[in-house]
Amino acid sequence: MIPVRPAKRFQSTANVKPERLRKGLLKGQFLFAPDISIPENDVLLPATTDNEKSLILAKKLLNEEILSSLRRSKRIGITKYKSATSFDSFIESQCEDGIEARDTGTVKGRGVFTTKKFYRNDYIVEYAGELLTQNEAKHRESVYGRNHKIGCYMYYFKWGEKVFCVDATEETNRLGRLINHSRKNSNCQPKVFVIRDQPRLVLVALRDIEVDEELFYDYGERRKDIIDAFPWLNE
Ligand SMILES: C[S@@+](CC[C@H](N)C(=O)[O-])C[C@H]1O[C@@H](n2cnc3c(N)ncnc32)[C@H](O)[C@@H]1O
Repeated sequence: MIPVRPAKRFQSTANVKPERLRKGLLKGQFLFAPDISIPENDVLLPATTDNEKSLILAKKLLNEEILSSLRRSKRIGITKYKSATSFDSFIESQCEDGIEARDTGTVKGRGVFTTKKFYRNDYIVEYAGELLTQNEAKHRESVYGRNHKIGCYMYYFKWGEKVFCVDATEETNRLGRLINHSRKNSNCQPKVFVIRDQPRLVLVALRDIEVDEELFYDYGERRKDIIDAFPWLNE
């Protein structure tokens, strides 16, 4: 793995209308909530990966009180994929075979690239971090929001009737947290698997992926004001 550096933080918030932002925050869609359709029998998953910009925006627009009220590699085929238990060993062994972090040399900072071929519906990597309840995540947000040096790796998702968050903010050697966004050219997507009654987020190949491709998934942000402020979300 080569040395890599983190992405630059979000910049402009000028085009974001306060009312839209406030509404979005209070609805609980703090940021980048992927609108990913879930095949029947999958556990679920509209989720969030990155709330960094929202924190910046929120700091401008909301006071702390409001803010606080509110962050292998063996190929396995489709048949195996249909059984969630087939991913359990990958998840539990923290399998990250066939991928590595690289500096993209762009504003995106680090990204994750394949070093082997993946097939459609393959397990790629877990979006690993600390599982938080919504309230715990909100508290975490307010703490992180006070430090602009902290990047944003909070991934919100709905499981059953509740919202959870995987907080991957801490710099670890896990790679799921470094996968960048693409709406139009995503080649993987997050899904929830349950192990011992705990939801785990896994990135699964949307199509066959060749060696040396960068991995992308759709962060799912669709709010116009946010996309206007961060146009790369539309790419
Ligand atoms: C979950 S992190 C991904 C890893 C990150 N690139 C890094 O170096 O740590 C999400 C951040 O990466 C950057 N990013 C992700 N996808 C991007 C894209 N398509 N264009 C520009 N920046 C992107 C943004 O700064 C975003 O806040």
